[in-house]
Amino acid sequence: MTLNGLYIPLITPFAEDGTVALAALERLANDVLDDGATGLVALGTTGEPGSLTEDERRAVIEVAARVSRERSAPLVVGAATPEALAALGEHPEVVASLTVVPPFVRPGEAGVVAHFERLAAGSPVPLIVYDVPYRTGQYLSADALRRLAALPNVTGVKYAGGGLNPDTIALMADLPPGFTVLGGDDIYISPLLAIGAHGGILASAHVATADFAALITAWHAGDVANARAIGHRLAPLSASLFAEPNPTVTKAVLHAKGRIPTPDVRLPLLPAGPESLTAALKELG
Ligand SMILES: O=C(O)C1=N[C@H](C(=O)O)C[C@H](O)C1
Repeated sequence: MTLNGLYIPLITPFAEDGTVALAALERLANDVLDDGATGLVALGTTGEPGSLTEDERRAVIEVAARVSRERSAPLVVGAATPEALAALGEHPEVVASLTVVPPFVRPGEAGVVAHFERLAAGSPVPLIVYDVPYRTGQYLSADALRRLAALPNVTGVKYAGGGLNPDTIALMADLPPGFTVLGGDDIYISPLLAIGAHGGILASAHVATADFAALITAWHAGDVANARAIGHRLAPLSASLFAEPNPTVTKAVLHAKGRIPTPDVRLPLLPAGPESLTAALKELG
């Protein structure tokens, strides 16, 4: 299975009373698919999964699964424990899990591979390794990513290494067959696509969805001049949306555009400041 294209890691909108605004979530999911997204991601970092109750997480997955079913769009769900992975078997719309490298523990690359081997063996869906060292504290070399790619039931990586480095180049130069690379560092998505990524899981693409979809299409079609131009235009937008912790600015923009009922985030996140909102709206044009 190769997951090409643009995946939107859905924010979790909150209502004035602090509850999850499920109707707004459903609208947003449909809107991004209307605007050219390939598929949806529920409970990515952007969805603030650690700040939701178990019931809320279940409700979010149900909304995303319903929209995916109705729109025949692939759904990826954040899940990092055997129990959370097992529950995904209830939803035929789920094509893969987004499974983060164990954070904070820093088990070393061999520990990460053993961890994924165990999770993948018991999972009803294939795993996408969520490689985000600046959040987890655990770096993965190209060699470690190749060992992960060789595991049964591991289908790809959401690559968010904080930029492109020699390991990125080495991995992309010799990708294991059938292993999907989805960019997860919004600012670097264009160069990653240029060297062969299959697509992206991009919080920035809640806004300017059609432009991010066009960026991926242009790189895949080999339309270099167009792809470069779109990429250079979108990078400052992404930078402005990540000027404060994700997804605070994106939520502020979506609220300012009337797409979600509040810009609220839950602690430990604090709402984005007005300057960040103004700057992002300016980039959006
Ligand atoms: O939720 C996600 O998936 C994403 N999270 C990243 C992060 O917050 O570090 C950013 C990326 O756009 C998608």
